[in-house]
Amino acid sequence: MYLLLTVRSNTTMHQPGQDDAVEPEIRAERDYMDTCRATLTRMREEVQTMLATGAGEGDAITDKYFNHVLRQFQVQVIKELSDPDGAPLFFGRLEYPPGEVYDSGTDRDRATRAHTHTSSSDLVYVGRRGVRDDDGEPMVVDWRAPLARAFYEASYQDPMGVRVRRRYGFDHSGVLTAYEDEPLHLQVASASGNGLLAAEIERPRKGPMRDIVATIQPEQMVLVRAPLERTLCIQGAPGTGKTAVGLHRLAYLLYAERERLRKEGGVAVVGPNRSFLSYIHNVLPALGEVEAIQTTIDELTGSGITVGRVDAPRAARLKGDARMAEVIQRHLRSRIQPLGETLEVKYQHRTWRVPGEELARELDAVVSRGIDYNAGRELLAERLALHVLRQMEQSGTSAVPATRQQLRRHKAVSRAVRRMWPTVDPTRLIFDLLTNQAHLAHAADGILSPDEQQAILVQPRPRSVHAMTWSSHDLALLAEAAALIERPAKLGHVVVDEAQDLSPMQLRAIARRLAGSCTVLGDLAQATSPAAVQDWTAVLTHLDRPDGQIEELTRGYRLPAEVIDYAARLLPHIAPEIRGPASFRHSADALRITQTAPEETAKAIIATCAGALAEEGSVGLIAADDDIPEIHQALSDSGFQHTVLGPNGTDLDTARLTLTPVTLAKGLEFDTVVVVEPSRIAEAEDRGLQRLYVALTRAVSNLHIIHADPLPEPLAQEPAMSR
Ligand SMILES: Nc1ncnc2c1ncn2[C@@H]1O[C@H](COP(=O)(O)OP(=O)(O)OP(=O)(O)O)[C@@H](O)[C@H]1O
Repeated sequence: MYLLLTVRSNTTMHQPGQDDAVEPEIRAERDYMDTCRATLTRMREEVQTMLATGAGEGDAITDKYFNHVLRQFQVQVIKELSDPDGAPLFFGRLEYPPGEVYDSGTDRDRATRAHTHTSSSDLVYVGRRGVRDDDGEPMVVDWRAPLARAFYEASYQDPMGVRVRRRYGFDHSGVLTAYEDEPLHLQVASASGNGLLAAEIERPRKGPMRDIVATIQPEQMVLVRAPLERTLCIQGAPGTGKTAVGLHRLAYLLYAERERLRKEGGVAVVGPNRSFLSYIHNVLPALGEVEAIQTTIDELTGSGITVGRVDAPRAARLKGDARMAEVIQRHLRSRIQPLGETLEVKYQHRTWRVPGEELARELDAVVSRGIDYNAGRELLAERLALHVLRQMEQSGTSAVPATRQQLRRHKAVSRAVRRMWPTVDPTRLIFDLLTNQAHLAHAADGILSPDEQQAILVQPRPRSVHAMTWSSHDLALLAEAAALIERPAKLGHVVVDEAQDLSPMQLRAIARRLAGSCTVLGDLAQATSPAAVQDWTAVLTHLDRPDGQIEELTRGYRLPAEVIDYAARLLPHIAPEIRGPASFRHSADALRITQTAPEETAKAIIATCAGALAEEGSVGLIAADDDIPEIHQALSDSGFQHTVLGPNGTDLDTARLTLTPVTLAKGLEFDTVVVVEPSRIAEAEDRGLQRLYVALTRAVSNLHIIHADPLPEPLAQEPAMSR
């Protein structure tokens, strides 16, 4: 027996006077946790005091910049030293032979650091933050530090010098109640920490997603620690930890390359919608990282415009097609026109002339430079001014009457530039392209067929740009136009989640923002957008990162095997080349299917939700979007407190029961999931079976299906070969 699992899960033990029941080892570890927490608080308070009093700042005027940098640094340190809300300060420990990690030091040193430097071992505690004692010696090592590496990577085959790896278990309020030891030096294989991993995964959910630092698995850690230069594209079945890995990779990169990422414009996470971002928003702050921008793809492309319309599948496919980039480029170019007359610049009683052919030559020269539209405009003004200036210089007058700057601003030059190279607003440009048949035909000639042009033309034409309702794919066109006009700001690294749904045009919008690498996460079997690329190599090409590395995660952490097997019946119909994840958990009662009479459906939903709410954990009720109002009414009539998920994000902390329109279910998870009428989900859209696959793969513990209509065929049939 090589695993020692000691569980004391009674939270009342933490109360004063009742500690006697706690095993001495657990008590000692709790005491050490308290000491570390007190030290962290002291460290933070010291920096807060320095910041408040200006200690360390210089008085001289020349110290201004230094003081500013110092204050910024202090603010950053305070953030890093914040106490992760309710989360334990450490979650693991490595035990090495004495002297292996720390200098042997004096007897006094050993006495003051008695907990980590004992005569029989050196102990390294691993946690969410680094904590150091007054002498700068580590009390807890940040999970991203080199010293913490062995916690994730040491194995029986390669113990990396570690004698024993310890993992801790905690109760709901974060009190240390258990530990599990793996004696790696004995070189005997064992279940390697699966007890606490399973307990962590099955720990009932409440509110948003949590971090997984305590239990990141080796196949995930390799991806988390991939160097910044590497673009990763991670394909993985539902629940294999893609989102978790992407967010932890970002936290790791910020730790390892903070300054570089800051210089390159910061980092961002791009998700499919606000509900998803509400779900993941806590993970990075819990890891001490508050600098990442978290944005939806529509926010990234739409610069403040909200989506009010869903494109028909064909229009979505065409608008998402990379050919649209050329159409937009041509449409923008059509705004550039020769003046067709002579430019006359009157200056101090003389007139200087630039003939139409000369102007056309200048225009061609600027166009051929292929620079951003606005930069081209500036350059044209510059060249026209220079042209006039040369004439002045060659005219033989003793003093040239004007400078180039003055000529650039001259009324006649400005007017000519305005006519030849007018200012363009990207929103109006795309509005015009999508609503003016003649202009679309001109820009798309030879690129889109007349039939394709017809499919994207917005009819009837809205009265004005303000009356236009925009679709998500329109916003990607806006982003393309905006970037042609003026180069957008860059980002050092971007994590793109649920990337299987992005169109080529949306991927181009992300590519333009990338200064360096990115992390692309997704599952081709969950691609529901008609404009989705459906091939990771092509996704990387559109992202302009063709050398990105495609990786696959295959071990599923969310779903019990019984649920995976059931959902995987859809795979031959939606993504034959993809396998479901291999779950490491079984739960015989995880799947329940209830058939009702149509008039009994509401009653069945209420009864199922009541049963689920009687247990611990979150409950997600997922149905076709059109059915949500009716179910909402039924829940309200029965007095159920619940949250209805909306497109603009919802506070997932408020109610345990979340009524979820199926189009917003992607990326989410609940302890119990109730899916209502699978066939209505499957029939609601072209890729309805993919949507259903998403719905069926959200459950951590139980999946209940309620249906009156017949189940979609693949679900109704037993699979040819069950796994
Ligand atoms: N190493 C781990 N330790 C503990 N929990 C884990 C681990 N890996 C993943 N999980 C948990 O498994 C669940 C699924 O993870 P995640 O949402 O990242 O999966 P995903 O691959 O993005 O799924 P989907 O494709 O459905 O969006 C989450 O609750 C996550 O915290």
